[in-house]
Amino acid sequence: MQLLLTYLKPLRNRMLLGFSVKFTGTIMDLFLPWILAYMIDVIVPTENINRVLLWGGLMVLCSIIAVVASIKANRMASSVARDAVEDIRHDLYHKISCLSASQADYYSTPSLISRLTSDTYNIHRTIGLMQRIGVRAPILLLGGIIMTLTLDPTLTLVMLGVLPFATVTIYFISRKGIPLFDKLQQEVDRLVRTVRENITGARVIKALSKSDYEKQRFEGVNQRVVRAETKANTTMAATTPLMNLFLNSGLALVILASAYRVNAGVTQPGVVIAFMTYFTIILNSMLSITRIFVLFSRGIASADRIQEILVTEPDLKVKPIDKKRESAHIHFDHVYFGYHSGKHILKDIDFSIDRGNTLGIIGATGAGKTTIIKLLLRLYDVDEGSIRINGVNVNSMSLKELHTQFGVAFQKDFLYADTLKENIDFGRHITEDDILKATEHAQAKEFIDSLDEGIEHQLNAKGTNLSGGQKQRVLLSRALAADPEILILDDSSSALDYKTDAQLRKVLTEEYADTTTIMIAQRVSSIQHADAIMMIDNGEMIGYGTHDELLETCEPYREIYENQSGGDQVA
Ligand SMILES: Nc1ncnc2c1ncn2[C@@H]1O[C@H](COP(=O)(O)OP(=O)(O)OP(=O)(O)O)[C@@H](O)[C@H]1O
Repeated sequence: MQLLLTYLKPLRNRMLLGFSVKFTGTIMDLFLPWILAYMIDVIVPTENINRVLLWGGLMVLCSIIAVVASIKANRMASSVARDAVEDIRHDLYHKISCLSASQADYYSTPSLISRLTSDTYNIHRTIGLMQRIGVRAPILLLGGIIMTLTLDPTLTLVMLGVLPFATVTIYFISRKGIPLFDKLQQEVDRLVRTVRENITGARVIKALSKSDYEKQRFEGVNQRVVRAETKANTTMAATTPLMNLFLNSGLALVILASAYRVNAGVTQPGVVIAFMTYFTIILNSMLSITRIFVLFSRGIASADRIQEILVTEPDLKVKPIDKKRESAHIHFDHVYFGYHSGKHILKDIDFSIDRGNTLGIIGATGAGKTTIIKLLLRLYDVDEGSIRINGVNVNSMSLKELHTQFGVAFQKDFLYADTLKENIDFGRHITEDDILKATEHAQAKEFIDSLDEGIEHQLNAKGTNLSGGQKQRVLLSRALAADPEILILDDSSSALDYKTDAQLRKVLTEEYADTTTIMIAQRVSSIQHADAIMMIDNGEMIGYGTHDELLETCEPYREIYENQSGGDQVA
């Protein structure tokens, strides 16, 4: 609720103007039955054609004002909803992009996406409808009762006798119905999540012949949506017939009472006709108010979910400057870290790399290799120990200052639907010459030259129109393009053949002699020439040294080397 108020405050003048226009249109609508009654009972019996035309003209005028005002007010309501939600979306996106990796893990990616899409959509609908029906329905309800009172208070009492039944019915059905719609929304969320997983994993699902299994899984989720929908709609389906029952009973009572009163000469036929119209207006406005409650409760739930993100304080604050005199370029000083408190993924990681040197990291899957890189980039804060670059603790640098030092190619980095050039430049305004140089160094030149548009070749989202090896070369080009001080290659040569891998290593040694490189690899051949190699197992350093030193001192390293060089040709 607080969120809606905050974002609607700057638009209050436009909203007030819209309310006034809507108010005028609604009042005109309310006057129409009253004028009709007056014409039937007073004007027509005088048989004065001029007066009939005058009052008829007045009715037409009121109708035109009502229609024009309603259209204008609806447009204004839509523009207010559009502008408020544009601001909400803007701020939410900005906030999400500032969340730390652990905060993003906590909320989960699908949840953040649905807050940015379906929740903002719900709010758009709520703000729009509240301005349209939210203004109109209460005016019609109260105004309708007042107008009937001016026409015939006795008949109004008969009509009001039916309203409590309608109110109680709407209250109980809504109380049961609203939670059912909330449940339905949750099931729809689950359906969206499943579809998202299936589409993302379409290739592997097909490759593993899991299509039937996934179809069944989808069918299960789909059935849950159908059941939730049936339950919610069956409950709410009673509303309209019951309201019609009350409407018709009320009308029957009003007609019965009217018959006596018309015969007794205390009321007129025109008044009875107007009454019936007002009665319908009043009951319909009650139904609209119920709809508002349902929508409003959904809108508020969505607003709360968005507010939760907007008030989240970024947890990676820049700490006071912490600098030591150190000769090492990068220094991990007895680092401990866990994604969840209490369970350390990394234990006592302690090493230094001098400027221009290369560190190779090798270890079993899930050993914690990528986590070391994430900590160096300060995507997460360490639990114990410190990480220093040129002696400065990474937690005392701004993230921008820290990240501009890096060129990074992650294992599953993403490519987006744009040209190769834009994917390599990545918004850093790198000159075309430097981009072409990077593609040459990353061994990507040959395949890019073979494309008709060359560097302007358009990629599909996630680079699906490239092979695994081509993708890796583009990502490597991106990492090298800005001539970084620190180069991170996380399993970036696994899809390269041995020859290309060897050429890449040669280029890195010759052209990037001042760049400090950390290279994670599965193949010993990719890192065996590094200045130092770290063997990591279950979050612990079990070996550290040159290739030759590790062959002597680290049994698991020697085993990997022997296994790999036994089957493969080592470059
Ligand atoms: N965001 C995360 N939240 C919770 N646990 C995580 C997260 N990322 C990684 N882990 C866990 O941390 C451990 C180390 O993961 P990491 O990605 O560092 O391994 P790795 O050695 O790089 O593995 P691989 O060679 O398969 O890429 C794994 O057990 C993994 O499940």
